Amino acid sequence: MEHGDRILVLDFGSQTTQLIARRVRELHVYSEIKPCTASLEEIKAFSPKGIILSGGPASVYDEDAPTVPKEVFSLGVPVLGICYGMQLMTHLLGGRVEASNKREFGPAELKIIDNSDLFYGLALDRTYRVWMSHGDRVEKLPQGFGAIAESENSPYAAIKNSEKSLYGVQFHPEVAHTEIGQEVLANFVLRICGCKPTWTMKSFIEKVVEEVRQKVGPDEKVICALSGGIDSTVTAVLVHRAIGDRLICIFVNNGLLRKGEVESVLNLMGSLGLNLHYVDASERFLERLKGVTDPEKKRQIIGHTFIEIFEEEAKKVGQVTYLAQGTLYPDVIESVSFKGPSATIKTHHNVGALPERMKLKLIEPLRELFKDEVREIARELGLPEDIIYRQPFPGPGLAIRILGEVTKERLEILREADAIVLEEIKKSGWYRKVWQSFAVLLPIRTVGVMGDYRTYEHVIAIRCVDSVDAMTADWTRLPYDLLARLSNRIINEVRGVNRVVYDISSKPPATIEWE
Ligand SMILES: Nc1ncnc2c1ncn2[C@@H]1O[C@H](COP(=O)(O)OP(=O)(O)OP(=O)(O)O)[C@@H](O)[C@H]1O
Ligand SMILES: O=c1[nH]c(=O)c2[nH+]cn([C@@H]3O[C@H](COP(=O)(O)O)[C@@H](O)[C@H]3O)c2[nH]1
Ligand SMILES: NC(=O)CC[C@H](N)C(=O)O
Ligand SMILES: [Mg+2]
Repeated sequence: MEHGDRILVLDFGSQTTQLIARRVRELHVYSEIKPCTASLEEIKAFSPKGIILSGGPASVYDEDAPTVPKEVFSLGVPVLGICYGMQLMTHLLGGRVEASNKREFGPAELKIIDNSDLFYGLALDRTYRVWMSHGDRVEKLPQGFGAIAESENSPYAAIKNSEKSLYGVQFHPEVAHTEIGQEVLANFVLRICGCKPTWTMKSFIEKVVEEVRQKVGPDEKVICALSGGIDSTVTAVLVHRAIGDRLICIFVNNGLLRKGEVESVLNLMGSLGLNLHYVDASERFLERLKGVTDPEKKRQIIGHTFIEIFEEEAKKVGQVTYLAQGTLYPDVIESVSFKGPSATIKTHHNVGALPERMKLKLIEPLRELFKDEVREIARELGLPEDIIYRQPFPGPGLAIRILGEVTKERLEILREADAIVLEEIKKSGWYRKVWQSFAVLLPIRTVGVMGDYRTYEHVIAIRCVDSVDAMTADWTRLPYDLLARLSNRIINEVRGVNRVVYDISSKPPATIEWE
């Protein structure tokens, strides 16, 4: 299928690589990230109209500093190096990069010297605030290069070789703190690379549907694990558009869902016309979780049981070749980065373990996207608001919000408390403003006094956070009145709870979930 103009981002492990691709897509030009270890063939096969080299933690003069084939600079497509990317371009093309004692972290004032292309439309008689994060700097330019901007500590804050269309910026145009960031990227992508801004969510949907149609043979079936969350639902709807009822969705009741969730998911999915298999495996999950208190153990048990069920269901379906998954970009960041996976903080229950054992091929149409982009697709697909604005809910469900052993009694307490939190958060208009809002049941009891009696009962913690991608988060400053109402209702209405606390930890150092 014909694809529009696209930009390739090569990743050197920067914290903000993901944002580069995203900002380019905001310019309506499709963009993907590949690790810097991608081969020249792979790079060419992508047929980019421009290449962006990301920043990264290494120094180009380090022994095994990540690099790219030098041919990248002579493919005849413009290249923009950002921070490490610019340093690497300098280094590979014969310039010099050194550790500097004038390091720049945070804001810096950029003075533009040449506004003919990369800085087109920007003024020469003032400075712009840009965001820097570097300890090395370019000391000598490669041949054919000139400076096009400077900052106090970087005489070569931006450079170019216009003959070869090679550009470098020491600052980070992709971050929001760089006031001219989007202008610089637009100049590179639209003006210098000449990309036509034709990419939209609508064209993305068409492309995915077409690709799935081509990929899946006329007699082949696809299964999709469907949670009712936005990621798997959008995936299912896209695949369903392509192959209709040859897509079989499997929704598992693991006994760890929220109050009324089974009914509401079945209703919603029914309205979408999906071919849905509902599996009630709650007893099996709860049986296996008996006596288990270790968070990682819980996750493993749940993950394995999910796999087992999908295997059983796939067998029933018969000839299945593909598994469709709602993997998003933040889910793959670790494996995309050239450095390989980082430390395991917690094992997100992972249906990704499925294909290896079941020998299924994967369909992951959303793997380059962020949650808010997926919400835009959902809107474009005309999905109900209940799905579009649904807060994320983890696969292991309430099990990782019950600290200590998961029992039916404790599930019941948490379900009731959680339902009150959701109801009040929705009523007060906060549901869509926050990333997640939920209740956690703590493994302790505290003393209270209710109607002159001593009580010794459970504690509920309320967790409510703001985030854009769940990588970092801050606790939401909910109004005191709302917190008061939550506390009051939970203590009065949920049997067995006599105390409510509000979690005021950010991520990092805490995480969003408690286990
Ligand atoms: N109860 C379930 N039944 C079937 N599949 C599930 C269930 N819970 C989770 N999954 C699978 O695990 C994947 C990961 O769950 P995750 O919660 O990250 O994504 P999601 O539910 O699609 O979206 P959201 O992040 O909005 O909740 C889901 O996309 C789905 O494929
Ligand atoms: O599908 C999932 N399976 C999991 O095992 C899992 N653990 C955490 N989460 C969700 O991921 C985001 C980040 O959570 P943490 O800050 O607790 O790691 C938050 O949005 C969490 O709700 C999960 N989602
Ligand atoms: N953010 C970056 O790309 C940093 C590049 C390099 N490590 C430096 O310190 O200058
Ligand atoms: Mg979910």
